[in-house]
Amino acid sequence: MTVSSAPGKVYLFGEHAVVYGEPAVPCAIERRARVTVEQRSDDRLRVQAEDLSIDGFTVEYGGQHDGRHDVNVPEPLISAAMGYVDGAIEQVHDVTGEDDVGFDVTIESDIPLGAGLGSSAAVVVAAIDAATRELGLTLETDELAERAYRTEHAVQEGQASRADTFCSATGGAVRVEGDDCQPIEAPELPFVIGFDGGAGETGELVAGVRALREEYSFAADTVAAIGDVVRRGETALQAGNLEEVGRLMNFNHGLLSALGVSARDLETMVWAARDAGAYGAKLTGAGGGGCIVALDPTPETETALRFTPGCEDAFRAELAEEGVKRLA
Ligand SMILES: Nc1ncnc2c1ncn2[C@@H]1O[C@H](COP(=O)(O)OP(=O)(O)O)[C@@H](O)[C@H]1O
Ligand SMILES: C[C@@](O)(CCOP(=O)(O)O)CC(=O)O
Ligand SMILES: [Mg+2]
Repeated sequence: MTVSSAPGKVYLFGEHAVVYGEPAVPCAIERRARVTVEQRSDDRLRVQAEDLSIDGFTVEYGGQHDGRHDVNVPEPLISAAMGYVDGAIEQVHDVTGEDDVGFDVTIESDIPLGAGLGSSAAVVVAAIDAATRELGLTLETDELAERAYRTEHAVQEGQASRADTFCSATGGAVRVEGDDCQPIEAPELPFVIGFDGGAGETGELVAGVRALREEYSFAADTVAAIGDVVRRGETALQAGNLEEVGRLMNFNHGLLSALGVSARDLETMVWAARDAGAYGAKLTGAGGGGCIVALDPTPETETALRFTPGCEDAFRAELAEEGVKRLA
């Protein structure tokens, strides 16, 4: 039995634009997905996802489409989850050359699903790491991140950046631009997260931005403007100037809004955070619903979010210095 965990993340700057080669700065947070893997004596894959719904569910299959599950979970949720786990195991088969081994996989996670905190990347990174180690191979972090990226790329139908997977594998604050991925130094960042209880479909939201970009040159300019905001944001980060970082987060949010990936609850939470005195606030990840991230060293933003209609949960998030953790 082998166990690995990997963290989720927030985007300080640059989601969506990073898909088109602009830089982005995601930061790993201490909310993790933990994946336990045990090799089977046959070639089947059995996946138990404890947190995928209130009840959790189990699915066992030999091929991609003969899934059997033991509780009543909507089919699209199951196929989405199986896409990531399937893809991760495919990478494991490929990198180890052992393509006929089966696994029992158990996923436990405290990262809300589809909420912009990178649950998919965390699950994929932890699954690839645990399953390769179960077969006696420990991947270097860069190789692990690359394999996880290929999985997300395939599931999101060719529309993914390396940002989430590199950040989850490496931990800390990182900078990603195309295939150039680097850890960066960052000052202490007082993250506060607001969660509306909902989710957005990453693939669909990315496709929406792509379509806008193709239709309107000013949408393409908006994506490029996000890149400019990120570059200024990096300078502010290096200087430890949180006021400027916050202002640029606000600007970044406005541009994401223009690209159609915000939502009413996200706007309400962003404004609640700003009114409470946060340095800045923006949606994080694909959008459409899910989470916002604000910077506030005082308790004001968290308290305000708790009383904001449409906000289901508000919490602080610590930077996760460590990416993948090998637990057993
Ligand atoms: N705990 C989990 N168990 C099984 N699958 C998970 C789990 N967490 C995330 N996933 C997979 O990741 C998908 C969500 O990924 P995505 O839409 O990219 O949103 P995000 O990465 O922002 O959470 C889920 O639909 C599911 O397929
Ligand atoms: C929108 C995007 O930039 C980030 C998606 O993040 P998340 O899966 O919503 O946590 C897509 C990507 O970078 O692959
Ligand atoms: Mg994701």
